[in-house]
Amino acid sequence: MRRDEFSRRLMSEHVLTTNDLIYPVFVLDGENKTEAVPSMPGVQRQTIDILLKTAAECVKLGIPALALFPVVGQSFKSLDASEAYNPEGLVPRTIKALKQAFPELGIITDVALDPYTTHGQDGLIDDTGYVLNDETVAVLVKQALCHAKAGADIVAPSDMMDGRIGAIRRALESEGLIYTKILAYSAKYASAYYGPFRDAVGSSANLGKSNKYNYQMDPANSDEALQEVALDIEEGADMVMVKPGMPYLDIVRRVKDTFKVPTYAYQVSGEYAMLKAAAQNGWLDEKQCVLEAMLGFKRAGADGILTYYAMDIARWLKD
Ligand SMILES: NCC(=O)CCC(=O)O
Ligand SMILES: [Mg+2]
Repeated sequence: MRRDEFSRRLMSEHVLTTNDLIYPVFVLDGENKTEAVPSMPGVQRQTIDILLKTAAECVKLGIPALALFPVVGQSFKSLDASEAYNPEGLVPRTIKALKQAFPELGIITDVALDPYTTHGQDGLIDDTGYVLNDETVAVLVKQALCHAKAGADIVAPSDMMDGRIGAIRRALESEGLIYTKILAYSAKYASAYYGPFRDAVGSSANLGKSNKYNYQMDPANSDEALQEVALDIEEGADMVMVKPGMPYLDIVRRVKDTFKVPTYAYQVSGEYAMLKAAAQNGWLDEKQCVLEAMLGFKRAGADGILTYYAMDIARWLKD
């Protein structure tokens, strides 16, 4: 069966299409400015006007959705993260500009406080630095409402607090925001593969030597991921996510087999950086390896993949 191309094609089980891609982007305040992210070659922080050009290209390529991540200036960070729900903030302005120009392009926003806290944690903290669950959830609800009111199609809580999906769902319902979808970062592991992302959004310096072990998941755990996903579905998530991607494909498979709900995986910044570095050194064939990694996600059961390679992949698939 493997001898001929036609029979290889006949027995091929999985196929990657542009419909599977979500493109994460870093948004910068200001005008006509881009900044390279040194640990993520090829990735740029972009001001809204430049991002509109990128979005136009994504629409042309057929990419279904963008995920927005703001780069927030130091002067907008605080202990109470109040900039997270400022209706005039960078994220609501970006959502409005994108939805106005490209109503058909899905816009996903990150719901978490790390871009807005002076300490770089995803939530509000007590005197010992411990993240306070319920106090944080109250702020996340305001942030999610702010994004939904600005026109976000999907709000994506990535903070890992308990009970935030239910609280956000109830708040959306009571405000009449009945079409806003929730993509829950349900099984988000406390991973070192997020390093380059923290450079990109400028939170690594604020985070310093502290970590997120007391709310993100232990990489040693697998059953716990099912419990987290079950809770989020019960609370009203429309879509669930496993993050990071490639080291956690077993989790993607278990989640998909168990719950059979729309399941996404995030090929995170560290995975991108590894592939990019090897490609730049001539050690790996970039296109072949990236496409192979994507098929791995599909084989594991992912319905879609968040990847910094989304535009490259969409172009490769067109060729
Ligand atoms: N909420 C987004 C992240 O925490 C990190 C993603 C990445 O490392 O690419
Ligand atoms: Mg949870």
